[in-house]
Amino acid sequence: MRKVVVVTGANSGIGLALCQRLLSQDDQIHLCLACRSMQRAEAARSALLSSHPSADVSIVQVDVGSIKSVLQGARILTQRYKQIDYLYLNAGIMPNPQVSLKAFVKGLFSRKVISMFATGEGLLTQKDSVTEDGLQKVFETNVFGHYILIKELEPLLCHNNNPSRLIWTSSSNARKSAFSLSDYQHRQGQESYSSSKYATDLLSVALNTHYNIKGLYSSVVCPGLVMTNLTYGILPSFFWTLIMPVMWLIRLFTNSFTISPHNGAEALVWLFNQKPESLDPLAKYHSCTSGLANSYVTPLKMDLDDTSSLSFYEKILDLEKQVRKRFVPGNC
Ligand SMILES: NC(=O)C1=CN([C@@H]2O[C@H](COP(=O)(O)OP(=O)(O)OC[C@H]3O[C@@H](n4cnc5c(N)ncnc54)[C@H](OP(=O)(O)O)[C@@H]3O)[C@@H](O)[C@H]2O)C=CC1
Ligand SMILES: CC(C)=CCC[C@@H](C)[C@H]1CC[C@H]2C3=C(CC[C@]12C)[C@@]1(C)CCC(=O)C[C@@H]1CC3
Repeated sequence: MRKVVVVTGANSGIGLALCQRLLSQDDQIHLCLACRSMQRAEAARSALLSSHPSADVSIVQVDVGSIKSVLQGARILTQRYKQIDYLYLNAGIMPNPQVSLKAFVKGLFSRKVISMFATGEGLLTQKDSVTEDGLQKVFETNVFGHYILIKELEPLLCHNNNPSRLIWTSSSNARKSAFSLSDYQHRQGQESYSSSKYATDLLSVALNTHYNIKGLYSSVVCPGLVMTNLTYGILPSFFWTLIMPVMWLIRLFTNSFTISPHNGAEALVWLFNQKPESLDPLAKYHSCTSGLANSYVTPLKMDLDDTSSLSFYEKILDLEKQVRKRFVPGNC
């Protein structure tokens, strides 16, 4: 039986590089690109097939920023497959990012300079908005839409005899101080991205607590700093091109400048090859690239505990109940 691998946000950046790498490693898998734009998904499928002509690649429309679309996409996946072996929860956004030049210059002359480059801590703010579902857009896209997708696909993911895997693209930008349980959607602040990635980490831990017994395992990854549409949205591409020599130099001091989507996907591919029972649910698996451009994976303990992850999970369950009331069959 072919292993079924579903990847959200598969049409560009890290998601697309992951698909290329998975097919290079094993062209017997069935790969399903879960994307919001069918046109961009078709283009990605063509690119994958041109480098792997015998590959088995399908597409499904899923906009993780819309509950209606997630429910429709999950329905199609449920009709199409009996089991999903790997679900990569990779789609993500950072809308309207602003870099604080003041914080950057201050950080350059502080002892935290290396960690500033590795995490972007304190440098970025975003302007979030509210979706048609009445949820914060960054939270719904990066976290909650994916959570609903998992719940809808539960029968395909929970098989004791053959464990299935959830692999989230989180970030080193996930930060406890940006997250608050009383405002877990981050309605109030301006660090919705950091908050959503911390929420991702909490959710992954809670999912392990609840689902390992049913044969479902969740892991989180940090791909490092990767040049993708997301980063080109932070600063224009000419800026990144200009400072590329500086970026290679910074690589001598931090292993988090993976830069290419191929390198950024390192930990996502590595996890594909690991036995889930051997993984640490409290670790984030970082894609790293050395000064000599060698890629490797480093697990680092996350700044969280079981109690906070379970408290967040209760909030998510409550929100799920509220949202589902609006989507009873016939209503959607
Ligand atoms: N680049 C970096 O340095 C880092 C990235 N990450 C994370 O990596 C992940 C991938 O991002 P990256 O490859 O960098 O950036 P890209 O913008 O290239 O990829 C993001 C992907 O997510 C998709 N997407 C966005 N919103 C939705 C939605 N509502 N429904 C379905 N798909 C959606 C995009 O589709 P579309 O083309 O239609 O917009 C695109 O395919 C994200 O979760 C990001 O937060 C984490 C750490 C660092
Ligand atoms: C000289 C130089 C490299 C300047 C760029 C400064 C900043 C714009 C970057 C420094 C660290 C970067 C970073 C990210 C965005 C750009 C920086 C703040 C991310 C937040 C992008 C998205 C993530 O998920 C994590 C990244 C961490 C590092």
